[in-house]
Amino acid sequence: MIEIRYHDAEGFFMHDVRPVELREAEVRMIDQRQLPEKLVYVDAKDARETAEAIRAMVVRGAPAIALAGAFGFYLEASRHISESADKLEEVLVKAHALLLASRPTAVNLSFALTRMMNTFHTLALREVRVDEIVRGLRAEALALQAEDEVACRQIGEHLLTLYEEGMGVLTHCNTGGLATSRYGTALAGFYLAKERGMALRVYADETRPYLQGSRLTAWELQQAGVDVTVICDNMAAAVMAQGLARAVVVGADRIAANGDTANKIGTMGLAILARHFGIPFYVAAPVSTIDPRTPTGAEIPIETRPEDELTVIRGARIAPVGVAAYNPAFDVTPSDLITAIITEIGIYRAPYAFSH
Ligand SMILES: CSC[C@@H](O)[C@@H](O)C(=O)COP(=O)(O)O
Repeated sequence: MIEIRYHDAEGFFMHDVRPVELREAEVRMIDQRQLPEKLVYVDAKDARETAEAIRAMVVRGAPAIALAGAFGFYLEASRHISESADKLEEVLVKAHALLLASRPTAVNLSFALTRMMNTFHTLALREVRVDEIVRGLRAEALALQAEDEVACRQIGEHLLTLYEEGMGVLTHCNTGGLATSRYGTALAGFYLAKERGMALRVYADETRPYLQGSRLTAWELQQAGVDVTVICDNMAAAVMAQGLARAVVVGADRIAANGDTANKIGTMGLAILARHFGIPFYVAAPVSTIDPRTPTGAEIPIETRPEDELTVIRGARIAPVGVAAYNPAFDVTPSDLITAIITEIGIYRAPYAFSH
């Protein structure tokens, strides 16, 4: 079942990839592990199944993980609708911990779960009935989704002010509709450019080891008719040296108070290259990715993923059995290498100092 549309009623381009949807009794996720070969869905009916889907990369990308987490939290509540508010609280504290532990680096998950927990406490304090609390949690989860969509579009609007007709832009990992509620963050600018008839050339890093660039970004952009060219990660320097890419734009999983930014492994190398070649390096992310409680990048927890994500590709072993492999999922780009941080509320430039 293909649920992706590219044109609205007037025939204008429209981006409509929806990776996470809340249905009546389950959260339905595009199984991103299967793309681009197959577009199939995975359903999770409670917090445990949702946490497992996040951990296993069925759904990935900071804002999409956050939405799945909020939906899983609500589903857990809905399964305890006939319990007391005290019992529900006990259940939700556990669900919160389980979901939060599924992936540690993206702060958006913590942001969304805090919003859900606060909603529970606000309603419980008012002594409203448990079924009303559960309804309130559903509404809050859907509000998070709607807010993310608006934020992504706004990020796209701001990104457009940084691009020129015909420009080549290099991107890393996947920061598109698949990673958010819609449009994406770093990719939103490309979709809006397409919508407005502005030609941009996108260079998509394949993004080893998990290939989010070649599998997901290339798929999304190609489906949408955006001019996209896949390159290996180790071609980025050549693409910049040849003047093919005149800017780099990436997403973020957590931005510390001083602007240091955790994003997909390989991002820092691109920032260093961009500085060398004198081209701008942009980070695009919603405000919910900024974590003022983390002072610098040194305090950002970096997830280490299983070794076989590095040593096995699509079932084929590409390294000797038993060889050691190191697989950190993210790196931290020092803020002084970041030309600008583009959020839904505007563009920030160095020196960065984010506070509550
Ligand atoms: C809008 S997505 C921003 C980031 O989450 C993205 O750049 C990224 O690093 C995703 O990593 P992933 O491991 O695929 O979840």
